[in-house]
Amino acid sequence: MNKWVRAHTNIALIKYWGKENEDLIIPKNNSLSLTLDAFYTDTSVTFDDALTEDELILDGDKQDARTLSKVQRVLDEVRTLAGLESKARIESINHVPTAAGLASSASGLAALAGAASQAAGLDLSDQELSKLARIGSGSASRSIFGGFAEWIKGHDHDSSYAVPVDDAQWDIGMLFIIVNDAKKDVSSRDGMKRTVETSPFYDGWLNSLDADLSAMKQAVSYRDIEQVGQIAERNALKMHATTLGASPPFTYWTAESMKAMDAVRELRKLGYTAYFTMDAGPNVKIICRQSDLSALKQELSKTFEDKQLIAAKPGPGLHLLN
Ligand SMILES: O=C(O)C[C@@](O)(CF)CCOP(=O)(O)OP(=O)(O)O
Repeated sequence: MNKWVRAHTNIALIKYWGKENEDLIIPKNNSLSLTLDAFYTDTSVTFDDALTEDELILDGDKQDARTLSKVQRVLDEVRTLAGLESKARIESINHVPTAAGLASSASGLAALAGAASQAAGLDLSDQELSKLARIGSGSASRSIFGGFAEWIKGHDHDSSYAVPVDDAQWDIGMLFIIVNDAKKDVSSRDGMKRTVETSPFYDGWLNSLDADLSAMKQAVSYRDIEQVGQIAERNALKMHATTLGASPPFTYWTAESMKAMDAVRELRKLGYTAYFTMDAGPNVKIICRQSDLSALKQELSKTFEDKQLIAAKPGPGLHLLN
């Protein structure tokens, strides 16, 4: 009976936005994230000689080949490491509020790395698990760890993996404002590729990252939530600015996103520590004190529906469920 593995999603405070190597998923820069408790994926894998192809059952529905390509990369690497030929059945359940429209590739590919290696009888270190998750999806490399994690960019497969930075057992939280816009987003993979290849703002973004990252690591070590928030918000704004210069230009921001960003600025005027970050979608994530989560939710419910507001606290790293 193969075991179920749980991995939680993470939100980058210093963004990964561009690859040095598309095939190995080696990034242009180091990134730093916070793993959260609210969103996670449970996955179980069975290698079975009777199967003629790999199959993924996600939330009860069999997935098509396109979704499978990220998964296939991880399974193939596990087969190589374990000397296996057989195909695998993957069962995966995403505990992400359906209305959220939140990409769960980070938790999904991290949970897959844990479940597939376990099913193949491999006993991988956290570093090996992080490398395995990375070839599925870059940000998944960070979900192996709880709390704050830094993805060291490296230069090849063996040198590009995440490391734990801080257990985040202090007064930090995140409040999601889910903006349900129908707009079809450019995937993070496609978005960063187009930006790296065509945006004149990309180099400016990249050149500012070393300073952002060292300032962020210092702020985390001092548990300085104001600094963590300020640095994260500025980093996110710079990242999103690069997309406007791409060819063709694009943005993940919608009118609802802007409304949410304005609401965060209003919270600051009320004296709260509240800063936003955004990823490859319209949702806005507020970095705040965990002790303010309910007060902020109450304040924001004057502008947004309750179901749009999801509170999250720091979450654990990859772990077995049974
Ligand atoms: O999470 C961050 O650092 C920032 C982003 O979320 C901003 F959108 C990018 C995540 O990219 P991912 O989905 O990991 O891409 P892949 O490696 O092409 O699969």
